[in-house]
Amino acid sequence: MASNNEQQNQAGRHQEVGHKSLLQSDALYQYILETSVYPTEPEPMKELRELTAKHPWNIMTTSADEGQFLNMLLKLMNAKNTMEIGVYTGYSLLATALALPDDGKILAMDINRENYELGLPVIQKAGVAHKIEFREGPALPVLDQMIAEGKYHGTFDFIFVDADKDNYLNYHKRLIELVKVGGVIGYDNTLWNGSVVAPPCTPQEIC
Ligand SMILES: C[S@@+](CC[C@H](N)C(=O)[O-])C[C@H]1O[C@@H](n2cnc3c(N)ncnc32)[C@H](O)[C@@H]1O
Repeated sequence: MASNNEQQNQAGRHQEVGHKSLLQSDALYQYILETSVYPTEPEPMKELRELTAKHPWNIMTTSADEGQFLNMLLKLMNAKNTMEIGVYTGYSLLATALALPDDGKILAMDINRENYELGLPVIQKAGVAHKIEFREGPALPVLDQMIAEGKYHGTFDFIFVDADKDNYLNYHKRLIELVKVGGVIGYDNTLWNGSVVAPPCTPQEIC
Protein backbone atom coordinates (compact mmCIF):
# COMPACT_ATOMS: atom_id res chain seq x y z
CA MET A 1 0.00 0.00 0.00
CA ALA A 2 1.30 3.46 -0.89
CA SER A 3 2.48 5.69 1.97
CA ASN A 4 0.75 9.03 2.55
CA ASN A 5 3.66 10.82 0.91
CA GLU A 6 3.57 8.52 -2.08
CA GLN A 7 -0.20 9.00 -2.42
CA GLN A 8 0.26 12.76 -2.27
CA ASN A 9 3.01 12.62 -4.90
CA GLN A 10 0.88 10.50 -7.20
CA ALA A 11 -2.06 12.83 -6.73
CA GLY A 12 0.27 15.76 -7.47
CA ARG A 13 1.49 14.14 -10.64
CA HIS A 14 -2.06 13.35 -11.64
CA GLN A 15 -3.11 16.95 -11.24
CA GLU A 16 -0.20 17.93 -13.46
CA VAL A 17 -1.18 15.66 -16.34
CA GLY A 18 -4.79 14.72 -15.58
CA HIS A 19 -6.25 17.70 -17.40
CA LYS A 20 -4.74 16.35 -20.62
CA SER A 21 -6.92 13.26 -20.51
CA LEU A 22 -10.08 12.88 -22.57
CA LEU A 23 -11.78 11.45 -19.46
CA GLN A 24 -13.94 14.02 -17.74
CA SER A 25 -13.60 12.50 -14.28
CA ASP A 26 -10.31 12.93 -12.43
CA ALA A 27 -11.29 10.13 -10.05
CA LEU A 28 -11.84 7.70 -12.91
CA TYR A 29 -8.58 8.72 -14.56
CA GLN A 30 -6.74 8.20 -11.28
CA TYR A 31 -8.38 4.78 -10.88
CA ILE A 32 -7.23 3.72 -14.37
CA LEU A 33 -3.70 4.95 -13.68
CA GLU A 34 -3.47 3.09 -10.39
CA THR A 35 -5.10 -0.19 -11.40
CA SER A 36 -3.96 -0.57 -15.00
CA VAL A 37 -1.30 1.89 -16.16
CA TYR A 38 1.20 2.24 -13.30
CA PRO A 39 1.30 -1.49 -12.40
CA THR A 40 2.33 -2.38 -15.98
CA GLU A 41 4.62 0.59 -16.58
CA PRO A 42 8.18 -0.57 -17.33
CA GLU A 43 10.67 0.38 -14.59
CA PRO A 44 12.67 2.87 -16.76
CA MET A 45 9.45 4.68 -17.75
CA LYS A 46 8.51 4.99 -14.08
CA GLU A 47 11.98 6.35 -13.28
CA LEU A 48 11.75 8.89 -16.10
CA ARG A 49 8.22 9.91 -15.12
CA GLU A 50 9.30 10.50 -11.52
CA LEU A 51 12.40 12.42 -12.59
CA THR A 52 10.31 14.58 -14.94
CA ALA A 53 7.72 15.26 -12.22
CA LYS A 54 10.42 17.26 -10.38
CA HIS A 55 11.12 19.47 -13.41
CA PRO A 56 9.49 22.94 -13.49
CA TRP A 57 7.97 22.33 -16.95
CA ASN A 58 6.57 18.88 -16.09
CA ILE A 59 3.16 19.93 -17.43
CA MET A 60 4.61 19.24 -20.91
CA THR A 61 5.27 15.55 -20.40
CA THR A 62 3.35 12.78 -22.12
CA SER A 63 1.08 11.05 -19.61
CA ALA A 64 1.69 7.44 -18.59
CA ASP A 65 -1.48 6.22 -20.34
CA GLU A 66 -0.52 8.00 -23.56
CA GLY A 67 2.95 6.45 -23.31
CA GLN A 68 1.39 3.02 -22.92
CA PHE A 69 -0.87 3.62 -25.93
CA LEU A 70 2.09 4.71 -28.08
CA ASN A 71 4.08 1.65 -27.05
CA MET A 72 1.17 -0.70 -27.88
CA LEU A 73 0.43 0.97 -31.23
CA LEU A 74 4.07 0.75 -32.34
CA LYS A 75 4.26 -2.95 -31.45
CA LEU A 76 0.98 -3.67 -33.29
CA MET A 77 2.31 -1.86 -36.36
CA ASN A 78 5.71 -3.56 -36.22
CA ALA A 79 7.15 -0.08 -36.59
CA LYS A 80 10.88 0.15 -37.21
CA ASN A 81 11.72 3.57 -38.63
CA THR A 82 10.16 6.42 -36.65
CA MET A 83 10.39 10.14 -35.98
CA GLU A 84 9.49 12.27 -32.97
CA ILE A 85 9.13 16.05 -33.00
CA GLY A 86 9.07 17.45 -29.44
CA VAL A 87 11.10 15.36 -27.01
CA TYR A 88 11.28 17.33 -23.72
CA THR A 89 12.76 14.85 -21.17
CA GLY A 90 11.95 11.87 -23.38
CA TYR A 91 8.96 10.03 -21.88
CA SER A 92 7.23 9.39 -25.25
CA LEU A 93 10.68 8.84 -26.79
CA LEU A 94 11.43 6.08 -24.28
CA ALA A 95 7.96 4.54 -24.81
CA THR A 96 8.80 4.45 -28.52
CA ALA A 97 12.36 3.17 -28.10
CA LEU A 98 11.18 0.31 -25.87
CA ALA A 99 8.60 -0.74 -28.47
CA LEU A 100 10.96 -0.87 -31.45
CA PRO A 101 13.12 -3.85 -32.41
CA ASP A 102 16.83 -3.65 -31.56
CA ASP A 103 17.66 -2.27 -35.01
CA GLY A 104 14.74 0.22 -34.89
CA LYS A 105 15.42 3.93 -35.36
CA ILE A 106 13.98 7.19 -34.01
CA LEU A 107 14.93 10.54 -35.45
CA ALA A 108 14.17 12.79 -32.46
CA MET A 109 14.09 16.57 -32.71
CA ASP A 110 13.77 19.33 -30.14
CA ILE A 111 14.92 22.93 -29.85
CA ASN A 112 16.10 22.14 -26.31
CA ARG A 113 18.91 19.61 -25.80
CA GLU A 114 19.21 20.27 -22.07
CA ASN A 115 15.87 18.66 -21.23
CA TYR A 116 16.61 15.67 -23.46
CA GLU A 117 19.91 15.20 -21.62
CA LEU A 118 18.09 15.20 -18.30
CA GLY A 119 16.29 11.99 -19.25
CA LEU A 120 19.08 10.52 -21.35
CA PRO A 121 20.79 8.56 -18.52
CA VAL A 122 17.52 6.67 -17.91
CA ILE A 123 17.22 5.93 -21.64
CA GLN A 124 20.84 4.74 -21.71
CA LYS A 125 20.32 2.53 -18.66
CA ALA A 126 17.28 0.99 -20.39
CA GLY A 127 19.63 -0.07 -23.22
CA VAL A 128 17.74 1.69 -26.02
CA ALA A 129 19.78 4.88 -26.61
CA HIS A 130 21.42 3.35 -29.71
CA LYS A 131 18.04 3.56 -31.51
CA ILE A 132 17.90 7.36 -31.11
CA GLU A 133 19.42 10.06 -33.30
CA PHE A 134 18.78 13.38 -31.54
CA ARG A 135 18.89 16.63 -33.49
CA GLU A 136 18.76 19.93 -31.65
CA GLY A 137 16.94 22.80 -33.34
CA PRO A 138 13.64 23.68 -34.99
CA ALA A 139 12.19 20.68 -36.81
CA LEU A 140 10.75 22.41 -39.91
CA PRO A 141 14.12 23.19 -41.58
CA VAL A 142 15.26 19.61 -40.92
CA LEU A 143 12.11 18.28 -42.61
CA ASP A 144 12.64 20.64 -45.57
CA GLN A 145 16.20 19.40 -45.90
CA MET A 146 15.08 15.76 -45.77
CA ILE A 147 12.46 16.37 -48.47
CA ALA A 148 15.03 18.19 -50.65
CA GLU A 149 17.41 15.23 -50.35
CA GLY A 150 14.67 12.93 -51.67
CA LYS A 151 15.94 9.69 -50.12
CA TYR A 152 13.63 9.91 -47.08
CA HIS A 153 10.43 10.02 -49.13
CA GLY A 154 7.92 7.46 -47.77
CA THR A 155 10.40 5.89 -45.36
CA PHE A 156 8.85 6.44 -41.90
CA ASP A 157 6.48 3.88 -40.37
CA PHE A 158 5.43 6.19 -37.58
CA ILE A 159 5.82 9.89 -36.76
CA PHE A 160 4.81 11.45 -33.43
CA VAL A 161 4.40 15.22 -33.27
CA ASP A 162 4.23 16.81 -29.83
CA ALA A 163 5.73 20.27 -30.34
CA ASP A 164 4.67 23.81 -31.33
CA LYS A 165 0.95 23.36 -32.04
CA ASP A 166 0.79 26.49 -34.27
CA ASN A 167 2.94 24.70 -36.81
CA TYR A 168 0.96 21.45 -37.01
CA LEU A 169 -0.37 22.24 -40.49
CA ASN A 170 3.16 23.10 -41.65
CA TYR A 171 4.44 19.84 -40.16
CA HIS A 172 1.66 17.84 -41.76
CA LYS A 173 2.31 19.21 -45.26
CA ARG A 174 5.89 17.96 -44.99
CA LEU A 175 5.31 14.76 -43.02
CA ILE A 176 2.87 13.30 -45.55
CA GLU A 177 5.86 13.26 -47.93
CA LEU A 178 7.99 11.35 -45.45
CA VAL A 179 5.56 8.79 -43.98
CA LYS A 180 5.16 5.40 -45.66
CA VAL A 181 1.90 4.54 -47.38
CA GLY A 182 -0.09 2.89 -44.56
CA GLY A 183 2.10 4.54 -41.91
CA VAL A 184 0.81 6.70 -39.08
CA ILE A 185 1.36 10.33 -38.10
CA GLY A 186 0.23 10.97 -34.52
CA TYR A 187 -0.35 14.46 -33.13
CA ASP A 188 -0.62 15.31 -29.47
CA ASN A 189 -3.15 18.10 -29.81
CA THR A 190 -3.78 19.13 -26.22
CA LEU A 191 -2.51 22.46 -24.99
CA TRP A 192 -1.10 23.07 -21.51
CA ASN A 193 -4.49 24.42 -20.35
CA GLY A 194 -6.37 21.34 -21.54
CA SER A 195 -7.85 22.90 -24.69
CA VAL A 196 -7.58 20.90 -27.87
CA VAL A 197 -6.29 22.07 -31.25
CA ALA A 198 -7.86 20.66 -34.42
CA PRO A 199 -5.83 17.84 -35.97
CA PRO A 200 -4.26 19.01 -39.23
CA CYS A 201 -5.50 16.09 -41.38
CA THR A 202 -7.98 16.05 -44.23
CA PRO A 203 -11.14 13.93 -43.72
CA GLN A 204 -9.57 11.22 -45.95
CA GLU A 205 -6.75 10.64 -43.47
CA ILE A 206 -6.73 8.94 -40.10
CA CYS A 207 -5.16 11.36 -37.67
C1 LIG B 1 4.92 18.95 -25.04
S1 LIG B 1 6.66 18.98 -25.07
C2 LIG B 1 7.06 17.36 -25.65
C3 LIG B 1 6.76 16.28 -24.63
C4 LIG B 1 7.39 14.97 -24.94
N1 LIG B 1 6.80 14.35 -26.11
C5 LIG B 1 7.30 14.04 -23.73
O1 LIG B 1 6.85 12.90 -23.86
O2 LIG B 1 7.68 14.45 -22.64
C6 LIG B 1 6.97 20.00 -26.46
C7 LIG B 1 8.43 20.06 -26.89
O3 LIG B 1 8.48 20.65 -28.19
C8 LIG B 1 9.68 21.35 -28.29
N2 LIG B 1 9.57 22.30 -29.41
C9 LIG B 1 8.90 23.49 -29.45
N3 LIG B 1 9.03 24.04 -30.65
C10 LIG B 1 9.78 23.19 -31.42
C11 LIG B 1 10.26 23.22 -32.76
N4 LIG B 1 9.98 24.25 -33.57
N5 LIG B 1 10.99 22.18 -33.20
C12 LIG B 1 11.28 21.14 -32.38
N6 LIG B 1 10.85 21.06 -31.10
C13 LIG B 1 10.13 22.07 -30.62
C14 LIG B 1 9.84 22.01 -26.92
O4 LIG B 1 11.17 22.37 -26.67
C15 LIG B 1 9.30 20.91 -26.00
O5 LIG B 1 10.37 20.15 -25.47
